[in-house]
Amino acid sequence: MSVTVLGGGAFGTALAVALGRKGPVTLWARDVSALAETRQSPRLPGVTLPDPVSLEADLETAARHDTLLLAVPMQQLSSLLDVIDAPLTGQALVACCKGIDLSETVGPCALIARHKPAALPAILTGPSFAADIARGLPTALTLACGDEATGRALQEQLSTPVLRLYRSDDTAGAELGGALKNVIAIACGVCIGAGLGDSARAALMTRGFAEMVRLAARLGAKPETLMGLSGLGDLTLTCTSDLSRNYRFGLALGRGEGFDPAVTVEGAATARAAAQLARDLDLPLPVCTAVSDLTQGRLTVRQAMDTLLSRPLKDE
Ligand SMILES: NC(=O)C1=CN([C@@H]2O[C@H](COP(=O)(O)OP(=O)(O)OC[C@H]3O[C@@H](n4cnc5c(N)ncnc54)[C@H](O)[C@@H]3O)[C@@H](O)[C@H]2O)C=CC1
Ligand SMILES: O=C(CO)COP(=O)(O)O
Repeated sequence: MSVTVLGGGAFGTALAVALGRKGPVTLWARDVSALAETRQSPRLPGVTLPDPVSLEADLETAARHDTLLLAVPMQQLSSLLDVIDAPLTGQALVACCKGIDLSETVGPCALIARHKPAALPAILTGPSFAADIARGLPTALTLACGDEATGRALQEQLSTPVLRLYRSDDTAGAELGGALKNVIAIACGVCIGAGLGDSARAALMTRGFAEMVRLAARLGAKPETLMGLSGLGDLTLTCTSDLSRNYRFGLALGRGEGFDPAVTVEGAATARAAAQLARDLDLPLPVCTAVSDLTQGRLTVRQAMDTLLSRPLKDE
């Protein structure tokens, strides 16, 4: 089975580096000529692609491999799928992005199923910074696929001695965990940036996690999936580390500082999608809704805090 990574940003490059340590892998990127010159991605400075990583400039050629890892930001996934002419029949399309598509209000696996119905959708997600994976530090992720045989084959193909994949058949749970933790990480960044303290952050993580489980269960996911790497695991990492772009974006918001708009911050769009789902499903998601309002400038940090604290008291 052969594998191609589509997307030469931080995560795509890191995955190519990790898989390239075990065997041949192809990497396609829009700006492949820049990558070919330096064998480094500007999104992951200091990391050089090993020799077994072949760069491919032609998307249709790159997309002929058995397994395609889709490592572009969530809001770009549908356009990437649409520019590939081939139907990708029977090929495994592994989403490596975290979010909910804003225009279709679905996660990556459902988006793949809609745009490439003859392919086999899967998702690779969980607590992992691209820089850690690229350095070969030990990492554990969830590989979720609705097709059992494909899921088992992908687990073998994409695991390495230091990248350990746990298999699941709950694609909805895995993708919602990865998507929603980014929203809660923004909230936690705001909390710390605004000087509201570690206790408030713990409250946001816990109540945010309750929202993640609530929404995932309503959308047909297994609640126990959210207890795993793709949910609680990634929530813990992203809400507590300065290496997270979502957390740093929140920190800047909380401090009233600007943030580089070129940096990928998946949680902002996901917060808007989650707030939309909260309205559509009549489901209380107060933290996600507050992050949606904050990031769109509809609430100040003070107002967001007051909104959350003035909700009626309730049972845990
Ligand atoms: N960076 C990290 O530590 C991790 C990132 N992820 C996820 O990986 C996904 C990608 O993020 P990063 O690689 O970190 O972002 P990035 O900002 O480093 O890179 C994004 C790349 O996608 C490319 N791109 C954008 N639109 C495209 C399109 N339509 N067609 C082809 N290429 C396109 C850009 O040129 C850029 O190279 C996100 O959903 C993120 O949540 C997941 C785990 C870890
Ligand atoms: O998803 C990640 C870690 O698992 C990366 O987080 P950020 O996108 O916030 O940097």
